[in-house]
Amino acid sequence: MGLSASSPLQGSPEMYATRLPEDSADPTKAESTDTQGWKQYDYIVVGGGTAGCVLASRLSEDRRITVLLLEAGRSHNGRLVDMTHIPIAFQQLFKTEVDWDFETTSQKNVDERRIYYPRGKVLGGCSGTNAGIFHHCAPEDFDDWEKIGAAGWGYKDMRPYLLKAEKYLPNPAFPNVKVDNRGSSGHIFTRKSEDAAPVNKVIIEACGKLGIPYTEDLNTPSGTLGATEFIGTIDTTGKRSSTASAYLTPSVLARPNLTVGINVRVERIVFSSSDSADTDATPRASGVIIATSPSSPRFGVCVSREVIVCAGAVATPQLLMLSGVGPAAELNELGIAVVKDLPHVGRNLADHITCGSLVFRARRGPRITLDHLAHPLHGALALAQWLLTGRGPMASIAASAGAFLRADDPALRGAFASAASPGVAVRDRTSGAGAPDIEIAWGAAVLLDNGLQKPPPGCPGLTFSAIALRPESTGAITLASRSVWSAPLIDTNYFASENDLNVLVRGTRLLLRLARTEPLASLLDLEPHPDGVLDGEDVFWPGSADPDAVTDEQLKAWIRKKAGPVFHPVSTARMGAGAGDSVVDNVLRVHGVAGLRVVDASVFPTQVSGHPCAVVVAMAERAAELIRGSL
Ligand SMILES: Cc1cc2nc3c(=O)[nH]c(=O)nc-3n(C[C@H](O)[C@H](O)[C@H](O)COP(=O)(O)OP(=O)(O)OC[C@H]3O[C@@H](n4cnc5c(N)ncnc54)[C@H](O)[C@@H]3O)c2cc1C
Repeated sequence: MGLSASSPLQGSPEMYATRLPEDSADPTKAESTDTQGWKQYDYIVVGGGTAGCVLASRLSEDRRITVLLLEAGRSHNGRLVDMTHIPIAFQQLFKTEVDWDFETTSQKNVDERRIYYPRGKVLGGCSGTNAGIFHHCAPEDFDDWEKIGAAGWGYKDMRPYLLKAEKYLPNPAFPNVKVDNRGSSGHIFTRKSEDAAPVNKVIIEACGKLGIPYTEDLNTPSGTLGATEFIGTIDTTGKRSSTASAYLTPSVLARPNLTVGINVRVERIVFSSSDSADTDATPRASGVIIATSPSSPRFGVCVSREVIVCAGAVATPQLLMLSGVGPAAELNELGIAVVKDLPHVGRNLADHITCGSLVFRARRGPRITLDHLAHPLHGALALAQWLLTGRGPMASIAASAGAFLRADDPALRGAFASAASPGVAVRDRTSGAGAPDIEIAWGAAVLLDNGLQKPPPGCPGLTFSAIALRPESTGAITLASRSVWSAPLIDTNYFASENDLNVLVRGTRLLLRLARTEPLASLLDLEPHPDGVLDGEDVFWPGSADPDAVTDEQLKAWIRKKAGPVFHPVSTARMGAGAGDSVVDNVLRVHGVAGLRVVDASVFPTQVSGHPCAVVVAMAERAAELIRGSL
């Protein structure tokens, strides 16, 4: 697969797996595959993404055990200029070879749209393609997990692993980030960038005037409320720090007991046949079947200890179901032999949702945005600066600042209010009194449709969005077919609860007020102009709308048209007490199946109130200790 003989990454399964006869991919035979003679490992980690790289690295620290890590995407390394390394460039990775490029089913509450749904397909997974915001989320999120039955996953348990994962690079420009609150010897590099957009400071000052206080570090036991310049996952050379670059270093990849297969898909997990006289015998995961394309030969590998599924919140439930672990009725309908009836596989899909891109036009005058980077010459110069010095705009994350707040904060009542409408009611869905239910984030450029639509020429601006952090609506992942080579059905069920829409109406109103608050207001041109119209639509509306004239109904209609995911799906194989409400137990073993664990965002008991990547890494760090028996 284009890898040199000396590469520690294996492109051909011939090197590490056993070739199988032709009919071995048949999912109707899921319950009884004979793995005798297959190449064997102690652990097979399925999915070399955010969690998978952490686990493979940590488990293979013990040289007596063998680990096979299998990733569907390519290596994170090996190109002269790899876009996945450029912190600001995450939207340039959309719909490329490192993206699964999924879409949701038609969503009835957002104008029947099918919404683009990116997931990372590369060693490092989404940590190699995401926006790079490093966030502990709210301490109450974890205490909430513990309260609902996920014993051992409270804040006091998770914080040591959040710190263990991180190597914070102090920045003298941010003296109030207390290094005691940051990890100092972990693998993931984190930092506040010197190169973040200067306009952040202006916006943060306006936030303060509106009633959102500044906080220098959102990742502490004091909680996550306030406005800040984010800590990003950026290393000492200005490159993205993914779990692949951080945990699969050349010396880790050189371990003789770690094998990493890339460009290979796990088609299904196989189970040792149960004793036919005992129909209640617990099935045991005994290996996996893999292939490099739908039509290529199949290979098998078997396992002496565990298969650990780390394929992420979309692909993990898909793979479990394809392997016969899931809701029996649905599996029967597709003719998949049921290994274990687990009704919650694929259920409880929780995702954050944004109001869409709220764009404000910048006034003519000194440059405050980064729109000029879209020009080939400016882009090339910034790229050259990044390559030569590791500095400049490319070395910053794209959404480099934001704020976390509560929709019921009395200090923000004025910001949420309008003379045009009586205002929407919202229920408190936060995880605790100090936790947020709204995030606002921004980028210093005009970004339409996640950067997939070209902005109007010559109209620089700032793009904001409000994010509902605690949606009530949940959806499901189900199978479209019985092949891993076709995408599963992703039904996010957005706005099934009106409360989620109402939270976003408040968030959008707050942004309209923020744009009219000094010192930000003086930088923006909030008048409508004909050159901002694209395909018959004014891209600067409702940014240009008077907050005291635009009604809640108008904002709701706009949100339904523009709302989209923040790419944080979780809970599709969630942790809980039993099969009646969950998929894995509190040490992440699949209920009623031996030798099978899940470690990734799909096991979150509920959604977190922030960006989940650091939480996934911390969870994988803790899981590695659980699996090794050192906890
Ligand atoms: C565009 C985007 C921006 C984001 N921004 C942020 C952010 O700024 N901060 C933040 O905290 N979070 C962010 N997130 C979310 C965060 O990155 C994810 O929640 C987290 O990384 C998920 O980790 P995971 O281990 O659950 O799954 P993943 O990282 O998705 O790993 C799953 C891996 O499994 C592989 N795989 C899937 N199926 C198979 C198969 N059958 N066989 C073999 N391999 C398979 C995939 O290719 C992938 O590498 C973002 C996500 C996206 C997509």
